[in-house]
Amino acid sequence: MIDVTCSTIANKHVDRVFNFDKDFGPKAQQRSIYDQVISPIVNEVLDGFNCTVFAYGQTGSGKTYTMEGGMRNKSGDLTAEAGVIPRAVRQIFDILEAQNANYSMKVTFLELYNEEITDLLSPEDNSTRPIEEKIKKPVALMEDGKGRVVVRGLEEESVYSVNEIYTLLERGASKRRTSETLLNKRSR
Ligand SMILES: Nc1ncnc2c1ncn2[C@@H]1O[C@H](COP(=O)(O)OP(=O)(O)OP(=O)(O)O)[C@@H](O)[C@H]1O
Repeated sequence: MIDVTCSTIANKHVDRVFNFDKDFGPKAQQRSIYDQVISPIVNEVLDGFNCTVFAYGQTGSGKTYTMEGGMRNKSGDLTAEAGVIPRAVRQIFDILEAQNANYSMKVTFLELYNEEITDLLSPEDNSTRPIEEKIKKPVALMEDGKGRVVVRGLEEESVYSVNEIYTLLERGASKRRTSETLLNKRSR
């Protein structure tokens, strides 16, 4: 556990202490962050708990790199740069396969930007229908009556392998409105 103390914020004297469970230096590798922080959370998911991993920070601070990184190389293996998402996907499949478990898996992928939700897996409408007909109803964020937050109308894709998820992630990432991903930069 580390403590960070801020004594002044915007020229005002404050004494605020923020606690962190762990910290990593600038040379920390994707793998060590994953093994120490994320892997235990993924194990909890497979034990039936609801878990969330999110990155928070100012623009350009490395959220996308940490979460996505390089997804995979040509042979489908994780690279040293692979971030949280591809590693988590791999861990989930490895464990389910090792258990010979019967499972079904669905993936959703959305972007919340300027208070607007975009479904990153919605199929492209390449038809010649008029644009007014093509405009989809916005996806809505709501509570389900049990206090859980749901996003109604999101495209759900069934997946059966790690590579299928990577393909969906690549498809969805290319539709994001926020900064380009490493993946796109590299594929140029
Ligand atoms: N740990 C790291 N090692 C090497 N390069 C990094 C690292 N973290 C970030 N970068 C590089 O810094 C740049 C900005 O990072 P990134 O796009 O992940 O930031 P971001 O927080 O997602 O930004 P935004 O909020 O604008 O989307 C990218 O070119 C990324 O490759």
